[in-house]
Amino acid sequence: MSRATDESADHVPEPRTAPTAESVSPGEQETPPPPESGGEPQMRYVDLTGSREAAGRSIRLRDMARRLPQLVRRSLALAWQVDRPATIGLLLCQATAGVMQALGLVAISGTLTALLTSDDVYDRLLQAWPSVALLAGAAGARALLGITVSWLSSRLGPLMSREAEQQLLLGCAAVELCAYDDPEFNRAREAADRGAQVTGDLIDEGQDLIASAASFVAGALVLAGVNRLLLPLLIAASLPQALAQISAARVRYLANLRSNGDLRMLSVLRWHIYNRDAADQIRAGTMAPFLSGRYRETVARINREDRTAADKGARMSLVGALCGGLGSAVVWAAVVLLLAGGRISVGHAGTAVFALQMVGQSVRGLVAIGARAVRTGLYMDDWSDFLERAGGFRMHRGSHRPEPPRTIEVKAVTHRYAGKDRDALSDVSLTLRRGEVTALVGFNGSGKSTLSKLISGLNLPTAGEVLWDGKPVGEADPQDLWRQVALVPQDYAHWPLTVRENVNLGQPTARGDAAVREACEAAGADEVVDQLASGLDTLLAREWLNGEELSGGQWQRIALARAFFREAGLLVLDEPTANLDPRAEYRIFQRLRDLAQDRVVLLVTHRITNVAVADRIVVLDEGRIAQQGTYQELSQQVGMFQQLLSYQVTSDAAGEQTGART
Ligand SMILES: Nc1ncnc2c1ncn2[C@@H]1O[C@H](COP(=O)(O)OP(=O)(O)OP(=O)(O)O)[C@@H](O)[C@H]1O
Repeated sequence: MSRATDESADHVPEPRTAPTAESVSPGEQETPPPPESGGEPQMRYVDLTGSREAAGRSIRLRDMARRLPQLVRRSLALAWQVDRPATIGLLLCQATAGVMQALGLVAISGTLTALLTSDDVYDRLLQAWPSVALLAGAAGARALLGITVSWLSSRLGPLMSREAEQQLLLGCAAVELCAYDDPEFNRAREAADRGAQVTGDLIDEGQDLIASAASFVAGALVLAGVNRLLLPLLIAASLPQALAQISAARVRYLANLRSNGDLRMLSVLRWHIYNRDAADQIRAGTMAPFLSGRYRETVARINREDRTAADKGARMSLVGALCGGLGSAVVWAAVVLLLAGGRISVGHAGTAVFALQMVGQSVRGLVAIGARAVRTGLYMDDWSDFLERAGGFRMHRGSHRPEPPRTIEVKAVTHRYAGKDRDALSDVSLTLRRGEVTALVGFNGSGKSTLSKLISGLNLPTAGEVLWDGKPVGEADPQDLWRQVALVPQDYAHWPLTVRENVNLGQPTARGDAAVREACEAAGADEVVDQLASGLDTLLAREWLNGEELSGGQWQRIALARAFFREAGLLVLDEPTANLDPRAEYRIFQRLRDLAQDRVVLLVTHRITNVAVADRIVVLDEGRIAQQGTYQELSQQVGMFQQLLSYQVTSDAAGEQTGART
């Protein structure tokens, strides 16, 4: 019935999520190792923290014995959650299979006794046939039960993994945005992802454990009935081999742990080599030999670790097998001695042979599957810990339901990102009003995007307050607050969805497509939609059948249409026209005034000449407000705004001159 293999116990699933700059956090980067073979020092990732080390350490006999019953309970509880009838079916099948095993042994004893005790062949067969029938019946029933168990397990396993995955996705959506800047959160999230992947394995492992335990109990009962000495003798004889198996599993697991950084590196390299995003740059930059070379070096390091572990594990298994062989010889000798001394009959001796084999096999099975189940359980701990605490970043905000804001007040706000040694914003105060367009300008890294995220409640400030109509954003229900936010971030998502869903974000209004078309028109995306064969139904994902790809500027128009579609009280546009042609850009800035009539509008831009559209301009410099005022006022004041303006005017003029020459 056991389908688990020892090799698969050493498989450590890799993170499935696309490796991002956030997921490869600085805290997880080792100081560069010494250059290998005289080359450049390589970036290596390490992840030798927390539960994974614990996993390695806890693959020991005592911990296993303590954890196995918990794991079986846990696997059944999860199975119960996703499919009750299948779980009940599994338990019934396992219990019946155990009984069938015991009956089989009793039948063997009966058959042997009948065959060996009478002189007449006909008599022997007559006496033996009920036991033979029982033996055949029990074997047939066990085979059927085995098939049923595999069928039910294969039904439950994927259900459990998908359920775990869904819970994880919901858990991730419920954390504060700042969590993604925290190395520990990213580690916990990846570990939880691995936990979700292996959740389905637990049902197989749980079933294999129950099956081994049932064989053990059935065999032990029969063996104890034959002679009380045999069972303890067999367990003592199996112990060295079991210990060797556990040690070999631990060695392989720890080797895998040591390779974890390299495995993550492989997944990052694979992601970049396989995917379309960087495909043009890999070609134009002739990077293929460099990347595949790094891939090969990383694989070679993993192979070296694997080989060392395999050799060490094999040596341990060999010693274990030798000890096991000796132990078995002692047990067989005991059976022979008992038989020779007349303390057991020939029939009982025959039964003992079968029972000894069964118990020996089940002890080995319990240990091998146990080692794997303990490790699966530790991965699952990562998953359940993450769900419980969401890596320590679960949103705990208030329940206030904000209306579309009339004023948004930023009061003495300071913000510092996790792991940073300086503030991104320091002591910033300003007020935004409905009906006004406020523009944020400043050099790269001056804190514009950070401030816009605080104003829209995506992040909460480290110090100070952001008040929507006098109420701190932290006291609002986040979902209700964000329903009032329409945001075009710098890096907007290219959702692999239809145009319609890309605009309404899966939240259509009663006006249906009319509202989508209106938003597209306002953003200049109507021209894009008109060119698409299936209009709003077009799937914006080239790699999928019938999908279409858009240009950078076309995508930006769709992103703007998203924001215009949303009936929200705050519109935040972070570099909304970076990819637009001058005509499209002009149209957007023309529309801003209309949009501001019934909402608060915040515009972040480097197009200084365009901010004349704003009622007020806030100039940020190294996280502080350097200047505030109208375009008229600031362009006449000596200061940073004039500086920014002069660069823009100079570069525009230079552009024009270059154009004139060509
Ligand atoms: N998620 C983050 N984690 C850590 N630091 C961050 C994060 N986002 C921004 N920073 C830092 O905060 C500072 C302000 O960044 P911000 O993105 O707000 O600047 P910006 O003015 O919008 O820049 P740009 O004009 O380049 O878009 C920078 O020093 C940046 O490195």
